[in-house]
Amino acid sequence: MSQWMQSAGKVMVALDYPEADQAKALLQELAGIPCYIKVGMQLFYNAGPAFIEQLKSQGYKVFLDLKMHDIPNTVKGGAASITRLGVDMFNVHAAGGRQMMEAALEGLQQALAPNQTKPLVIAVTQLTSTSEQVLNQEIGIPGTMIDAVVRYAGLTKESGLDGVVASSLEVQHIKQHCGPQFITVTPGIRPSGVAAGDQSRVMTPKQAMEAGTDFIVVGRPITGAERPREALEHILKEMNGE
Ligand SMILES: O=C(O)c1cc(=O)[nH]c(=O)n1[C@@H]1O[C@H](COP(=O)(O)O)[C@@H](O)[C@H]1O
Repeated sequence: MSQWMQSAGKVMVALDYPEADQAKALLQELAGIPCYIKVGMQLFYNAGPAFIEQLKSQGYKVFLDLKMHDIPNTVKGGAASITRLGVDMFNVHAAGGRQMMEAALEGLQQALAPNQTKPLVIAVTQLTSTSEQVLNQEIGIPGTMIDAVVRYAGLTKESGLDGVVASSLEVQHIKQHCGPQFITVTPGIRPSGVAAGDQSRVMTPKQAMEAGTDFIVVGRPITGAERPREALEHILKEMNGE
């Protein structure tokens, strides 16, 4: 596989649109670049399971990002329903605790069809929009962001999940603590010259690759670009050190 194709498989394009037609137009524009596709709450709450089915029938790898955070019984049911959609990855909030994360895995196992590949389940540590100051002063968790993220990552691993969502700034610490196989998915990606917007903990695609992340999540630097395909190609070049 070419280096370019390998890099494309590490990019999760966030389809943060209100309408399925807008998302489909972007997919059309990016056709032939084998990226992972992330569907979040904005699109899913509108376009629903039918849109996920379409993506899967077209052969896309799909991360359904609904960030479940509820009592264990509810998350178990949610995980079962998501598993039946046939997605490749979904997520919960690590702040829900061990029992909740284990319940997500139970729901998954109950719903998994005989020949179905098990979806990866990951947990959000601290949102990449959260700064250390907000963590300490608003949320009231003392200490450094790295300590908080590593603690959530450890709990996620103990609960049997496959990995975490964090910022690329924390990847090396997470891998040290949880091992190299523990997956890191990192949003908060901003190529140089692109506005951070509401993201606090950001890195460029190149920095994220150097930090050793498994997947980068990229939304507005692609969806908000005048020429999205060029923006993605630029990111892939950067990832390959070109
Ligand atoms: O779970 C996520 O995907 C997620 C977690 C997180 O901590 N931060 C974060 O930005 N995300 C998602 O990643 C995407 C980032 O989008 P951009 O900031 O536009 O690149 C959005 O779809 C967010 O919902």
